[in-house]
Amino acid sequence: MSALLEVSDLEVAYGPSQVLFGLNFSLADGEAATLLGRNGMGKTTTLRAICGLEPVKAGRIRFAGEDIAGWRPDRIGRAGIALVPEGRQCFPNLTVDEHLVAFFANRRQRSAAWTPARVYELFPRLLERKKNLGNQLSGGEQQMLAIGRALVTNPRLLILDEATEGLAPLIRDEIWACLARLRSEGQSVLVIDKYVEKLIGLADRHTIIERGHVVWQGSSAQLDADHGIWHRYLGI
Ligand SMILES: Nc1ncnc2c1ncn2[C@@H]1O[C@H](COP(=O)(O)OP(=O)(O)OP(=O)(O)O)[C@@H](O)[C@H]1O
Repeated sequence: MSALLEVSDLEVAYGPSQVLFGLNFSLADGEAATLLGRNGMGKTTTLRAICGLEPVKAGRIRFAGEDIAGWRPDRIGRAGIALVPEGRQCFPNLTVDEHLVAFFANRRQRSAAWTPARVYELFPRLLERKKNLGNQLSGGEQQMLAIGRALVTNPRLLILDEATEGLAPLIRDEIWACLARLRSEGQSVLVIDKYVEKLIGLADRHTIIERGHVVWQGSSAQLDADHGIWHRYLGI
């Protein structure tokens, strides 16, 4: 499998405060990968830099053969990266259906493209809430909408930042089931989440970040076999 995303020597700073110090990791086409680490270690910053939401101080981000560091977020979106952001960020004054219709695009002419109708089939609760505004949805429904909104852009890479955060266990399971299905359909995914056991079942490869440095990389089998790593780097 060829690399779909390749992050090399990535450095990002907020003003004088540098938070990423030369990160290296990659993700193959069709692969599911995670970024792990304790709070404040630089995971969200990494995702935001990939999506063009934070400027890159140094290093390279290659996506589908192009250097995308420095591109604007909308261009990166059109190139095929979709972010499900921390906190969902649904529009309070758009209905569920308006979100999905507004974001729908099938730029790569996929035969089995994600359409609003397919999102409603994936998340029947959203169909029930079709006419509700973003601010009239529960946290779980907002999360489903944030995922649906990303899917209808038909991304080559779907990125999820803490998609199960703050959700009730049953809703969380629904999100995990959705990710497992996407995975089985060959969708490339990059995920940040706290539930390491779930991520081991879902993803192929993991990168652990500590204070802006990669401190461990390996497969699900390797991570599963060494709980010392969980303890040392994740505080579990
Ligand atoms: N907009 C910002 N301005 C200044 N510092 C920031 C900003 N956003 C994040 N930081 C700092 O950058 C560091 C990395 O934060 P980041 O959100 O990337 O970590 P994280 O690993 O995703 O943690 P969390 O799980 O808490 O989101 C932290 O020290 C944080 O305080």
